[in-house]
Amino acid sequence: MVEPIIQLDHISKKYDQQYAVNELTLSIEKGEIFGLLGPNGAGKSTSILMMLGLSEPTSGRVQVCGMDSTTNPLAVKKRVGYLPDDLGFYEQMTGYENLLFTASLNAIPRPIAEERARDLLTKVGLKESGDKKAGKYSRGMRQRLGLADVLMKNPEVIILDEPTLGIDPEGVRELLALIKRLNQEEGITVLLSSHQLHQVQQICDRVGIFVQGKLLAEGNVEGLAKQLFFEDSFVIYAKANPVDNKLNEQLQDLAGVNRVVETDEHLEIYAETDISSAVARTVVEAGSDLFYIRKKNYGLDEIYHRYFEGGDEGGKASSA
Ligand SMILES: Nc1ncnc2c1ncn2[C@@H]1O[C@H](COP(=O)(O)OP(=O)(O)OP(=O)(O)O)[C@@H](O)[C@H]1O
Repeated sequence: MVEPIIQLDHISKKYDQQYAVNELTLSIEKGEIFGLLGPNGAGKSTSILMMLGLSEPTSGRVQVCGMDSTTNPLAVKKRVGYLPDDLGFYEQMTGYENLLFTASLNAIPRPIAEERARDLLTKVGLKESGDKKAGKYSRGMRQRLGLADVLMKNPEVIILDEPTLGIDPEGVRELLALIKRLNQEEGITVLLSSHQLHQVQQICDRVGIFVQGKLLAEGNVEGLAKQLFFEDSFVIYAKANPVDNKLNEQLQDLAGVNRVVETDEHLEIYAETDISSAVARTVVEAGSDLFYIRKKNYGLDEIYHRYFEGGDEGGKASSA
C-alpha cells in the first residue's frame, strides 16, 4: 500500500466552546491532488494550519511527510510549501528578487537560488515579468508568483488555500493547468482548499466535503455521486418516437430500473446500474426510432447541492 503523505488522525480544534474542526480523519497519498471543499467557516483553513504545525490541535494527531506537525513543525515546514489566500510580497522588489529573498530565508545558496528562481518564473509563465515590481502584478500574476515562491524550496507537498480567489476565468484556467502540470511532471502532492466546485472538479483526484468542522464524505466525484444518488446512480436520457404505454412498461420492467419519466424532450430512465444498451435494444425492438441515448453525469454541483443547500430530504449536511 502507498504510504500516506498527509495523515490526520481524529484531529479536533476547539475555540472557546466551538469546534472549528471536529474529529477529522483523513489520509492523502503521495502524488494526489486532493480538494478540501466546503463553505466559509467550515474549518478548511484551521485544518491546514494544523497540518503545517502553525496551530496546535486540541486533540488528535497530524503527520505530514512522516513527521508530527505539532511536535516537529520546522521539519514539516522544510518539506511543505504553503500558499495562503493572502500571500504578501515585497511590493518594491521584483518578482525575481522576491524569490531570491525567500531562498535566503530557506538558506538556499545564491547561485542555486538564482537558477531556480529564473527556472520557476518560466514555469509559472512569468518569464517576461520577472523583473517587474511585484506591486505592479495583477492578482493572477501574484498567485503564480506565489506558486513559484512555495516551489523555491523544492517541497514534496504544496498546500494552497483558495488559490483561485479573485482571479478572472482565463487566469483560473491557467493556474489550474499549472498546478496539474506540477503535480504530473514533478510528482508534487497538492492539497487545495476551495469553495469553487467547478475548479476543484477539474483537477482534483479526490475531494473531501467539509462542513461545520466535519468531513462528511470523501472520494472521487463519481464515487461521491454513487454514495449520494445510490438509488438513481444512473439516469439515461433516450429520445424515441413513437413512445406508447407498451414501450413505457417494457422499459419500466427492465432489471434495475426504478422509474421512467416521459418529458416533452425525451424519456428519463432512472436506474441502479448502467442499462443504456438494454434501453436502446428495447426501443428498437419495439419498432420505434431511437434519435439519441445518453447518460447523465452527476457533477460536484449536484453533490454539493445535496449536502449544503438542502437538496432532496433537506440535505445530508443538516441530518449529519
Ligand atoms: N483564531 C480563531 N479564534 C476563534 N475562532 C476561530 C479562529 N479561527 C477560526 N475560527 C472559527 O473556526 C471556524 C472555522 O474557520 P476556518 O477559517 O477554518 O474556516 P474555512 O473553512 O477556512 O472558511 P473560509 O473559507 O471562510 O476561510 C469558523 O467558525 C471560525 O470563525
